[in-house]
Amino acid sequence: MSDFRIGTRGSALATTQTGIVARALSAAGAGDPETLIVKTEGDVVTGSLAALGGTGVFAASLRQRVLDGGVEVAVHSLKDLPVAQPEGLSIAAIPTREDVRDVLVARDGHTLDNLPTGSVVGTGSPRRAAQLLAARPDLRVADIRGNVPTRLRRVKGLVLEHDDPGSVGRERAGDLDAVILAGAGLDRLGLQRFVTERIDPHVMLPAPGQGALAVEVSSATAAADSPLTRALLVLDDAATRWAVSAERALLARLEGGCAAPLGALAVLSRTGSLRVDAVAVSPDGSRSLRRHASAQVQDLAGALALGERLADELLAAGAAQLMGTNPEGEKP
Ligand SMILES: NCc1[nH]cc(CCC(=O)O)c1CC(=O)O
Repeated sequence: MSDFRIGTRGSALATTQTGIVARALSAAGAGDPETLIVKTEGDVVTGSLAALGGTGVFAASLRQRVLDGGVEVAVHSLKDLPVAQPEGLSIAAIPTREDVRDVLVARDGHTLDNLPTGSVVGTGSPRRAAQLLAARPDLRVADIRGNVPTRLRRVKGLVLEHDDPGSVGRERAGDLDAVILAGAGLDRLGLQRFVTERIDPHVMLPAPGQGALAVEVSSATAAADSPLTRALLVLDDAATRWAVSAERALLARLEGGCAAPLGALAVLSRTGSLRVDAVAVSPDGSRSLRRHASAQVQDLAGALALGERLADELLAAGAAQLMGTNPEGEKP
């Protein structure tokens, strides 16, 4: 008999992340986990679920299972969760964040500086595309989709040991010079050996919440005093929670979904000073606005306020127009 059930999406990254959290919760006294793979949204999403979804459509079915009691715990990549927290659910733990940086995986060991002119770099993220073109306007961007192994396989000459049965378009293997991915995902999957450069955040700011996991439970579970909730408290890292909360407060204020060309990174120093860096880029990378703000913060509210203040500075400088989103005007 297991002591708690933990739900995950079925991708390699999702099951790996869930395994990490399940083991950590056990080690912190939550007992034995049972892992349940929750089918993709297409299998279970109904009308009402769509309301949970939006940009978080991938998380929606997992969240539904927490709400209906099918699992006690769900593990998400924080950056994939919409900023609005659904009723009845609570992010009970945000474990210590890992590498926040985007990484380049390029053929022949290339880095951003020495990729040949005209090289084709794959990413599905407007944020990565815009910052890439800002740094290297001579490169070309290919819009790519799919899970991590599928995207890696697009790089010329790159050989993965195991085939990914769910992958699409194997005929397109090796058609790109490079791809950009989150370093944290590759690290967790044990695929670090393919990284040819960890891109400095001065060059490319990550997505709000990148590199952090969100461990979600129902509000009822969160309110109880149980071995599980005590373990969740152990797993939660306040410095990470404050940092990602500042980034997400900024994102919310700028009304940027995951599709906005917006990067943000907050870091809490040991002395309690929080520094937030953010960039809004025009989709073609030709214009960008970069700002930062720092403040001593005593609590989560202070972190949220700093993120909002920086968002207001960016908005005042024209960030919404630059990104092609305009909170006051028409939807893009
Ligand atoms: N959008 C997919 C996604 N969601 C979280 C990660 C990586 C792990 C993380 O950021 O914590 C990835 C893959 C990627 O961006 O390369």
